[in-house]
Formats: sequence, C-alpha cells, structure tokens
Amino acid sequence: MRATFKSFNCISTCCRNHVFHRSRSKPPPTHIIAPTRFFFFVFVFSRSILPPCRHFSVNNSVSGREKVGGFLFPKYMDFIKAILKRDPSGYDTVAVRENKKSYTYDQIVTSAWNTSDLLRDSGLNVEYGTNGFANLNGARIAIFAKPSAEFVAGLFGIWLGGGIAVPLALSHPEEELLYVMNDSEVSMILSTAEHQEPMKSVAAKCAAQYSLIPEVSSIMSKSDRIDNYEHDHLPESKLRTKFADSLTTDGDDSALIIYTSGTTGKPKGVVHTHKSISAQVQMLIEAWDYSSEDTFLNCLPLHHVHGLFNALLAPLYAGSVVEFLPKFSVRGVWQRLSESYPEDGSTVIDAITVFTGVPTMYTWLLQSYDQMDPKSQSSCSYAAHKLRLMMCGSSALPLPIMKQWESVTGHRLLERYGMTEFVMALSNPIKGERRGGTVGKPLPQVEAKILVDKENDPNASGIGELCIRSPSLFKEYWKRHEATTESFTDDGFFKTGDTVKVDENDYYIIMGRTNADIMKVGGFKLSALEIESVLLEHPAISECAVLGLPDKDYGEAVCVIIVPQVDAMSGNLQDLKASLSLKELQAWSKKKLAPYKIPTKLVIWEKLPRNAMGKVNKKDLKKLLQQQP
Ligand SMILES: Nc1ncnc2c1ncn2[C@@H]1O[C@H](COP(=O)(O)OP(=O)(O)OP(=O)(O)O)[C@@H](O)[C@H]1O
Repeated sequence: MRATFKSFNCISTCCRNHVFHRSRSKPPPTHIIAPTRFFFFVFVFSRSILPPCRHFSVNNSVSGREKVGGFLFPKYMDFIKAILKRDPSGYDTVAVRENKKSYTYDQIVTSAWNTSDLLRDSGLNVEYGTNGFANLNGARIAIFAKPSAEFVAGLFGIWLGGGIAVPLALSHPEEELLYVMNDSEVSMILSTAEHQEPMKSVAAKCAAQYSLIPEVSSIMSKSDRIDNYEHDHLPESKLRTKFADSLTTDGDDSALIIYTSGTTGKPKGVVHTHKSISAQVQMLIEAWDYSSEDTFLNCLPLHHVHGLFNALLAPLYAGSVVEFLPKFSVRGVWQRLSESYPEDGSTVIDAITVFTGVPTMYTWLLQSYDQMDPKSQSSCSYAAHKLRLMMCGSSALPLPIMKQWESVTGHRLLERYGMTEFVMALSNPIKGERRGGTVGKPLPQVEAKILVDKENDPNASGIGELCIRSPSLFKEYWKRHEATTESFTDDGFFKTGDTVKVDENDYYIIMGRTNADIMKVGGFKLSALEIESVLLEHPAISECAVLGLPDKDYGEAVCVIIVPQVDAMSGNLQDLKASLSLKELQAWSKKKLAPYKIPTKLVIWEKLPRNAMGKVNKKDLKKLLQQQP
C-alpha cells in the first residue's frame, strides 16, 4: 500500500510548493449532538446487565474486581464516556435493526457486557489496572460476524474489556484471514453460530482461542416498540455523570485495527485509538447533521471504515437507528426505500432517512431501475427522493452516474473522500453546492495540503500529493514502525499517495492513486479516473477501468477494460466485441478527450473483478493484461 513512499522520498529533495487548506469550521463543542439514546448504556449498567450491587458496591465478588472500591470499568473509549454524560431525550431507543428484528441500546450493551466478562474470564493475559479491574491490556480480539446486533455487541464488548478489535472480512479466504490474524497476533476470535465451525478451525491454526458472541435478545417485532419498554429504573443524571467520570479512559489506547485492502501492497494493520475514533464520529455528525431522527440503511461490510464509521459508529453516537442489509442487493435496497415512503404519501414508522454507498452500488441500482416497469420506477424515484441524505465514496463517483442518479431521484449525491488511515477528510457540503467530480473541502478540524513537485510540474498546475492532518489520524501501522514514520511529513501530515488538485472554488479533485491511476503517456500525466468518467457516457458502456500498460514509444499506453451495458450483453459477447471496436470508441472519444487521453488498447469483459468495497485492483489487472498475448 501507498507505494508512493519511496517516490515521495525522492521528491523530497526536489523543490515543492505547499498549497495549504484548512477548514474554517470551529472545533465541535464537547456535546454537539442532541441528547441521544445512548444514555441507555447507563440504564443497562444499572439494572439489566448485572445486579445493582455488582456495579457500585465495594465488596462484590465479580472475577478480578473484588478488591476494588469503585466501579467495574477498565479502559474505555472516550466515545462511550461522552455518551454517558449526555441527558436522556426519550425512550425510543432502538439502536440496530436487522432481518425485521429491533435491538435496543440496552440489549446490545447487555450482550457487550457479557462479551467483556467472557473475554476477561477466558484466561487471556489480563492485567489489573490501578483501579484493580481486570482488563485485556490491548489483547487483539478478532471479530467475524455479518453486520448484525452481535457484531456491534462484540465490538463494544472488546472495548469494554480493554481489548483491541480486529474486524475480519467475511469474504476472505482462509489464507487471507490467517494473514491478518497472524500479523495482528490475535488472541481470540469471536463469531456468531453460523460461522462457528470454520472459525474454530481458523483459530486453531493460529493458536488463538475461539468463542461465540453472547446472543443479543431483540424486542419482539417492529411493532413492539420501545414505548412499551419499562424505563422507570433509569438512573438520575447525577449518577450517570459520576459513573462516566469513574471510567479510567486513556484515549490514546489502541482500540481498533483495520487492515487496508492491499490494492497497493501487502495489507497493513491501521491502528486507531479511542481518541481518533471519538474525534472522527464527532466530525462526521457535525458535517452531515446526523441525529437521533435518522435511520441509516447500512449495506456495507464492517471491516472497512465506510461501513464501520460512516454508517455505524457515527450514527450510533448520534442516537440514530442503523438498519443492516447484510448483503447488498439492488432489489433489497429499492424495496426497503419504497416501503419507507409509499407513493400515497402515508407515513411509515422506521423509514430510512440516510443511505451511503460506493459508486458501483449506485451504478447497479440505476441499471436495475432501467429494467423496471414505469409503475415501479415511479415508486422508487418517489421514495429515494424522500431520503434526507444520500452519500457516496470509497472510490471515484463518475459524473455520468451522479447526473443519472440526480435525474432519477432528485438527489445530488454528497461525495466525500476518505482512507483507512484517517477515515474521512474531505467532503462536499450538506448545505451549499455539491460539485460533481470533486470531493469537496476539508471536514471540521481537518487540515489538507498538496505537495506539488515543481520540478516535474513546470507549469505549476497545482497537482500533487494530498497530505492530511486531523484528530482522526491513525496511531501507527501495526508493528511497522518504519512504514509509519515514512508515511508522515515532518510536520505530522499523513501522505495519502493520492494525486489531487483543487478547482477554482477550492474544491478538491481526486485524480487517483499516484501509482495506479496516474499514467504517464508521452510526457503527459493523465488521470485514469477522469478518462473513465468520460467513457462512461458512451451508451454501450456500463463499467470500465482505465490503466496504463507499458509502451515502448510513449512510456505508457492508455488501456480500457469495458463491461458493456446490460442490453448489449443480452446479445453475444463476441458480437459485441465486433460492434464496439477500438476504432469506433476512438472516434466517439475524439469529441470528448484530448488526443493523448484516447485509449489505444481495448479489452471487453463481462464483469470487472471488484473487492468488497467495489474497488478494482489495478495492479493485479495490469499484471494480468501484460501476461495476455
Ligand atoms: N470519493 C473518492 N474519490 C476518489 N477516490 C476515493 C474516494 N474515496 C476514497 N477514494 C480512494 O480510496 C482510497 C482509500 O481507500 P482504502 O483506505 O480502503 O485503501 P485502498 O486503496 O482500498 O487499499 P490500500 O490502502 O490497501 O491500497 C483513497 O486513497 C482514494 O484513492
């Protein structure tokens, strides 16, 4: 990953211009969010999880804690601590929904508490803090569960126990799982029953323990809402504050290791702390107005920051409901949106208000929309239009897709830019102009600068490597001290490895990964993302990936891999190859692209290989194409 480190070091001797941008927004106040449902953590601690004496008595007999006068908490994340200090706002406390079941904050934390007990009692190397409470002292605990209440409870349970969570990818083959587990030296794997047998076997192969995540009980059905829930034991806010103050939090403690996709090298473990997580969720809530009025539809994997932070942790911190659709399906999404907003205008409880996805999800949703009958199209358009917010990111959103989505739903997608190492950094505004083809400006408290290599950019076009400084920056690459040091500038900016520029209004334009999307053709630096966006306007092209292949005359040649539109695909791929020739494509491109940007090689495939986040690994594709005759 970020293979630009080396080239960056070379550049460092060259002359550089720093274009510096800083968000003018004021830092968020400590309590920026409306009172949320998370106060139920306290509710849970005081009545549901354990008998009352277990929490607050001096001489309880809970394992490892009996000597202590005080409370039962080891290190705990600032994130939750802040929540504990807020005032309750009401009793509608559903946190998670999945498969038509609803789970309250209470129920999730009950299970989280049980998980942390299980971890402490598992014989792992626990340590006793100054307050005498046992904690896992940063032991790595992997979590393998589909997006669900159990996943959330498992994650919070690991944090409650003082461990570092390592979310695993459900789609990864055993070899990749073992790489992550061995690299992060996982002590235990937590999973749900459906994955029990394979995960036990994986655990055995890397000398880790295995355990099931304690079940999370749900409220019976959607209609059995929390209004009927008992809430007369809610502790006084004074007690809540005291309780929160007693937590021995150290915000700099590591909380989470997320592995990079490895699209630019071997996956690295990106370590986030309680503090960086806390900072990030507060930034997102402020930037995008998340609130307890929101219900998110989360169809994303949770081992990447998009699904985990944008669509789970930040919403929960804001007191929103997160509804999981564990596996993205165009049918599932359209159906859920249509159910939320019937065309007769009737109001539905639990309607989805926020959706966030990767560009390919929107492409596929549009393709399925095109196949619908007019009545279904009308109800889908009507419903999608009603959402408060629709966002896109993780890879470039091509302009044609953005425009099509706007014409179908009336929503101008909010595109933002992020990376595992700092989660989110740049965003188009919630209010104000969302500029297509850009990722907006720095989020609150984020500083961005562009390292322009003047020597290779004599025209001073302002194109260069994006660097980010933010309270949400990661702490380190797990056990990779050198890689960590190399990835930062002397003044603490993280070097993203992405080539960018700003437009006339200071909105950032991502030109792509320097080592995968930036091609050098006959002395010109070209952005593959820009060419892809133009080619997608061609009526016969559904998806495409542009990449540079070695060329003896020009250094690199522009090659495009095309996936034809569904209609075209209903014919024979061979016929299509004959009809969509390189010549035809070049003739069409002439009106839209400068001559040196026009592809000189064309490959037609039925689909593009994409990872769980819909990303294409161009390094692999290049290798593959070079091997082909
Ligand atoms: N809105 C966006 N437009 C263009 N590119 C984006 C956008 N959002 C994210 N990206 C790309 O995704 C990258 C971050 O993704 P992530 O941290 O998952 O890394 P990766 O490239 O998928 O994997 P690896 O870090 O292993 O190479 C960014 O560096 C950028 O290249």
